[in-house]
Order: sequence, then C-alpha cells, then structure tokens
Amino acid sequence: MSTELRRLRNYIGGEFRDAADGRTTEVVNPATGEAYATAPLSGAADVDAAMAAAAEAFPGWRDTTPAERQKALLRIADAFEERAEELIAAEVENTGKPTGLTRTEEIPPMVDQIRFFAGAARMLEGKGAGEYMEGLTSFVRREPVGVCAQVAPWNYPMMMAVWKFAPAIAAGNTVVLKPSDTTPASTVLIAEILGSILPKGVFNVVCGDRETGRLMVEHPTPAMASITGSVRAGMAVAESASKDLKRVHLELGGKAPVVVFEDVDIAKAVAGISEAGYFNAGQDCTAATRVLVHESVHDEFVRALAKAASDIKTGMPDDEDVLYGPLNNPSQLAQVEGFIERLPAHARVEAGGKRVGDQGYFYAPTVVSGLEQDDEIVQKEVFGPVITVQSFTDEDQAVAYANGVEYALASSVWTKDHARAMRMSKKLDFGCVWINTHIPLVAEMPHGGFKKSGYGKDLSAYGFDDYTRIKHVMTSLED
Ligand SMILES: NCCCC=O
Repeated sequence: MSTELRRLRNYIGGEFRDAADGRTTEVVNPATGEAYATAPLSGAADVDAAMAAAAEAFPGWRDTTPAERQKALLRIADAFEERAEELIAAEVENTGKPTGLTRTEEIPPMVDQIRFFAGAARMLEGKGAGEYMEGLTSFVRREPVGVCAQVAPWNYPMMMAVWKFAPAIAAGNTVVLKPSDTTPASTVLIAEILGSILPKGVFNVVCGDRETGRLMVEHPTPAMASITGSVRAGMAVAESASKDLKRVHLELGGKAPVVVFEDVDIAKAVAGISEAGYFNAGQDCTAATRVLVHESVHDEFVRALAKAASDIKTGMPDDEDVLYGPLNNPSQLAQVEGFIERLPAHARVEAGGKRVGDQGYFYAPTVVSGLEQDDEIVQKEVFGPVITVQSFTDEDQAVAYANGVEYALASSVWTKDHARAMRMSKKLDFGCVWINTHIPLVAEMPHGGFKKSGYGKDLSAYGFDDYTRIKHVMTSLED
C-alpha cells in the first residue's frame, strides 16, 4: 500500500520538501521487485527553486577560503564514516547490492575520495606569475565555475554522488544534484549529512526522472552540467547545453576490452577478469566484459572462464557468498535478456544466459564465445553480468578489435611481456589501461574516457580542475 511507503523528499535551500505539485514516483527494491518508498517527481518549479537556492549560496561559498572548504569536506568524510551503516542500508535498498561488499568496497573509497578533494581544495594550480610584457605583471586566478547541475546514475548511486559533489564543492561551486529515479534513497541521506555541515543552498538534491534532468541542464542558472549516464543521455545534455554554451562534463558508457596474451597464468587471469566482469552485476562502465584472447589459449581460457562463471553466485544482499545482486530495474533486465535472445547463430552461450528466480531482477553470470567483431553484443554496452570472448591472431589484430568500438573508457592487457604491455598501453585508445589487473581505482588518478565515452575527468586533480575556471589578471606596474 502506498500509504506505508517511506517518503523521500527533495533537499532545497537547507529544507526537505515535496515536489511543488506533489507528484511522486514509487521507488522499487530491485532484489524484491517491491516498492519501498516514494520520491518527488520534480518539475520546473522544483528545479527553479533548487537553482535559486544554489545561486544565492554561491557568492558566500565561493568566498570561503580553501582551508574552510577543506575543513567542511573533512567533516563530511568523518560523517560518512560515522553514518556508514545508514548509507549502506539505503544503498542496498536502492540497488540490491551485497551488504558486505557495499561496506568494504564502497564506503572506504568514498570516504577517501572526499578526503582527497578536501586536500585538493588547497592546491589551486596555475602557471607562474610574471612580467611577460615589460611593465606588466600577469597572473592566473583559479575560480569556481558557479552553480553546477549534476546528474548521477543508478549503478553506484552514492559513490557517483561523491564523485560529483566533492570536487565541485571543494572548488567553491554550489550544486544541484539529481539521483536516478530508481535510486534516490542514498542521495537523500547524503543531503541530510551534507546539510548538517554546509551552509544552506550549497548542496541541493532534486529527485525526478529524465525530464527533471533535462529541465536542470536547460535551466539558465547553472554554468556547468555534469552527467554520468548513457551515451544517449550525454548527447542530449551536450546538445541542450550547447544552446547557451554551458560547460559540460560527461562520463558515459564503456565497452572495456580485456586483451589476454598467450603467456598469462590462465587461472590467475580468469579469477581477476571474472571478478572485474561480474562485480556489481557488470553494471559498471569499466566492467571487464569484452575479452579478446590469443587463439592459442582461446579454448582453454573459455573453459576456465565458464567454470569460474558457474562458481559465482548472485543473490540477496544479506547472503555473504554472493558476488553481485540484481540488475537495477526491469528495463535493464529486459536489455540484458534482449542481447542474449538476439545472439547470432555463430555465438555459443558457455555459461548462464538466463534470469535467476522470478523475484527481483537477477541474472546469471554469463559467458558467450564464438563472436565476431561486428556482432551487436560486441559493439554495444550490455551493462549486465555478461562476458563475451573473441579470439585474435596477433598484437595488431588485438589492437584493431580492442579499439574497434565507439566507446573508449577503460581497457586492460594481460601479459608477462613488459615491452608488449607498454606497446599496448600506448596503442589502446581508452582513458584507462590496466596491466594484469582490471577495475581498481584510486582517488589520485583520473577516470574518464574518449570518443563516445564522453569527456571530462572524475577523481584526481584533473577532475578538480574541471570544476574550476582560469582567469588571467594583468596589472600595470606604473603608478
Ligand atoms: N568502477 C566505477 C565505475 C564508475 C562508473 O560506472
């Protein structure tokens, strides 16, 4: 009964509010398929209110010292640690992820990332001031951009919220953040945490759907639109932002190649690749889902990968033996099922290939071999627990297959040959190349792609810089 559902609310100007016109959507736990909350379906009036609150707060937050912003972010990081169990519970309800893995694999990096950006607030970089023309001194000011409109995805709702708000707030911007309509719960809790530490209006949350996101990006107030989502969504944001030349930051899809040479320890490579392919049900833009393996070890590799897949468990959040939970929503389940149903006759399903149970949106760890480069499942992002395998004959063909997709976010190469690994890291056309590993991230290094995976970097000093603008100031030295 909808009367029993928890009511999530927007956070605007330091207050929790329903949508102005009272519209809501039901929020469903993907592990059970049952609704547990309602969230505002925000419209133009709500977006206007959030933008106005962020614009009003901007001059005050911009004029804080970097040390004050650092202190606020360090308090936020501490509060995330103190309230970790609440965050985990909200995220698990949002996504159906395993509780234990959310505790070990998400909270510590998120806290670390917030602390990293707290430090970055005090590292405003620029080229040296100097007299580049006689009688005149030039220097650079690094300033916040203004109000940032941010749209986070449903695969890592709370961690992607951190990737968005932490650099923006560290740099002195104010934020209006929209979580995905399927996963607002942890973001609303984050608003409560940030609201107890930041001045009102610095951080605002507007729940809603695609239309709400469109209203945010098209709104005249934000100077920057930052989105993590699909290529389709990124293109729509870039097009709409182009009308008033807003700055755009896009982290879109991926189709990471995993290039395995014949000299690897197959058992070790399979263990690393299957974990990096199935973690979070493969709902990760860097997931290790497109294996290219040298023809001489192809059959052995496929057998080992299929065995590893059949040993991996998906299931409910409190089951400590599961590696991953459900797909996030019924459309995502239908998308993954559709890829498998449309496989060409030459493809072979070596493991999985089917839904698990009839409650929630679980899908079995799946391996598909016998594929060709032009096959849909090789070219398009599945965003599910499906690893495809192709074979290659030599390094040139491996590079051609790896680069032969429209995405360019992440990749990996597996070999004992150092020189070959170095050649591959140069030739692979992706924003990240892992060598003999796949998926780890660190706060100090950039995350972001090329081609249709978007532009702009998350994490790192580069990510911080993306939320700043550079101003040249030149002064006469004459009285
Ligand atoms: N492993 C984190 C990837 C972020 C986007 O999906």
